[in-house]
Amino acid sequence: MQQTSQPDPALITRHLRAMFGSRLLIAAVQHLAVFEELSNGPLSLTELRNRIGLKERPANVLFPALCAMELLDYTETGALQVTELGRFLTQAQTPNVIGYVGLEKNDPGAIEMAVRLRNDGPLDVSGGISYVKEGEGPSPMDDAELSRLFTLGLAGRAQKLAPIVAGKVSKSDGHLLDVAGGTGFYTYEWLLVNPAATATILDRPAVLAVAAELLETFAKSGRPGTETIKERVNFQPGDMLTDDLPQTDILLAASLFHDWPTETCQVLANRFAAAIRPGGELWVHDAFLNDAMDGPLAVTDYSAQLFWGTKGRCYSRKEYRTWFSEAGLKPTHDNIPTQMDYGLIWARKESTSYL
Ligand SMILES: C[S@@+](CC[C@H](N)C(=O)[O-])C[C@H]1O[C@@H](n2cnc3c(N)ncnc32)[C@H](O)[C@@H]1O
Repeated sequence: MQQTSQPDPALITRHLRAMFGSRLLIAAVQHLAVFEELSNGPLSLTELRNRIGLKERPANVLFPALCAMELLDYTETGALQVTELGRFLTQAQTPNVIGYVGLEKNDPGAIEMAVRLRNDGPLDVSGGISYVKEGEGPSPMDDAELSRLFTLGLAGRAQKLAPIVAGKVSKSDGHLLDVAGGTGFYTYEWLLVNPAATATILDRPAVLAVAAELLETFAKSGRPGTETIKERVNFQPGDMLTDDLPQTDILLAASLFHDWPTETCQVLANRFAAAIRPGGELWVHDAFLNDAMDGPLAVTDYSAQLFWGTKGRCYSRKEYRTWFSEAGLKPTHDNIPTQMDYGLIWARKESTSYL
């Protein structure tokens, strides 16, 4: 199936995710007074965070977004300042568009975004958070109906991206561990182009029930090679944060890290590094912020969407590569674009490593 000649659905998902960027803008102007705080001159990130009362995660969602909108930028010393364009959002400038933005001030999404920015997440988390299972608390991913809804919601995205990813991840006759594999499409497509390889998909049991149904359909699709996939896939229900992970040659983390806070990302990177055999590889498929934390806009919008619905945000390649190095892996410099504003980066576990 040649999918790379089809249009990139980024042109759709950018409009979808822009809604969350708009909420950030309205919240910043009308509820958090970001531009007024900066109207007397640049402030260090820490000072600005303290004045507005933002923790690390919301700050690293909001400020990169306002930079991507060209309303803020960084001084040479790394402080944040209002740009010429951003001055239209300060009272000191006449005319300004504060009142015009203010017409949307009472939009429920913007109000709730301000609440979540101040609180580093929603106030009520009693039902758990979408896409994450952590500890003993409830998780939608362990609820039969919700996990089906969320997993099938991601199915089209995975189906579109998986053949592209499969063509770019290393070829191997060994084993692929697809952690938090969801629908499993990334594994099925990778096995198609690696006919001697085997794979494990690790996820929550309710998610894997949906993945198994999708594999049935995939195996019957009539595409050459699909008939051997079922016998080469192992579904492993578990908790990637606490359970032993099977040893593997290639570990794929697709849309995984972005659901989790920074500290958990380091824990996950350490666990993944330990599961990879010497000479093996860790591949991440995700959407990446610029290393300068100032865009791109499509990803800062996506980061706002993830901030809204998960425990994570988008991270820069630099942040990922720091976790990889900390975990004893050797990050490569490859930046491999796929579609929908995602891309691949990867790191190697050296043969001599004794992790
Ligand atoms: C955003 S989805 C990504 C799914 C798939 N990799 C993709 O790109 O389509 C995140 C997945 O992480 C799984 N997950 C969350 N917490 C987990 C945990 N503690 N252990 C294993 N899987 C977990 C969820 O069930 C969900 O399928």
